[in-house]
Amino acid sequence: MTPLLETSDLQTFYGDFQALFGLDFSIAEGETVAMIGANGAGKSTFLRSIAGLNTQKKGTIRFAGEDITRLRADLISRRGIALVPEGRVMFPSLTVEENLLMGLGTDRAGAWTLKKVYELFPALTSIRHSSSVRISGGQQQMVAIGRALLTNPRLLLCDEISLGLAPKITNDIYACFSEIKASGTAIMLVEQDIVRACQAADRFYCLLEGRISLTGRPADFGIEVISRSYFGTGDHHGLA
Ligand SMILES: Nc1ncnc2c1ncn2[C@@H]1O[C@H](COP(=O)(O)OP(=O)(O)OP(=O)(O)O)[C@@H](O)[C@H]1O
Repeated sequence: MTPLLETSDLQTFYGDFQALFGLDFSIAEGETVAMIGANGAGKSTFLRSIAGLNTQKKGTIRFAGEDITRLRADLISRRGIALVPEGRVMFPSLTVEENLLMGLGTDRAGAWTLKKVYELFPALTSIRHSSSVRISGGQQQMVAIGRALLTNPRLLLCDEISLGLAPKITNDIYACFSEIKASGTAIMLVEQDIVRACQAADRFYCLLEGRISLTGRPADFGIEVISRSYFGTGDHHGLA
């Protein structure tokens, strides 16, 4: 199957500092893939590189057959890649609904409408006119996901959804991924929480100091082997 997104030998830099070293990654249409790794492993850098926000890079990024390595971030968004950034990032002077409507900036048609987002996250309905900074962290995360969905992405990039949220709230938010997946959207989950990521994903990549240390299907390895790879204390299996 042709991948929806594929990176070949992706290297990303911050000035002289190299953060990513030759990453080969792929995700198919409708697939859910997790990128797990400890603090500083390079997960956010990887997402930002795909979204066109990190421009100091080498290698190739292809999306739906097109080389998007050098494409501007706004054009990448128009192609159908949406980023839910780490820390949620609200427009503080806007209400919940106005924040959601910012997602309508692209003119991509698709299944996701404001009504559908409220159906996915009913908790947002009663606070739609509230200030987006007066709501809980979990509600802000729902707004951030909903805003990204309103661009009708083919690929949704989620950066550490669970960060700073109580487990119960995180469970509620993770529950939405089956519905998003059912809509046909491919999902890439960046996570520090190995168990949660492996439960949600069809496949995973483990990132260690800017390199892929393990990849495959969670069930083929088990949490113990994946954890060793995550912390850099195990053999490197499953690499292409
Ligand atoms: N703007 C920047 N300038 C210089 N170095 C950076 C910058 N952003 C990230 N880095 C470095 O790049 C490496 C990867 O960082 P990145 O934020 O991608 O990791 P991460 O896996 O997402 O970590 P976290 O879970 O803490 O967000 C780290 O060594 C980090 O210090």
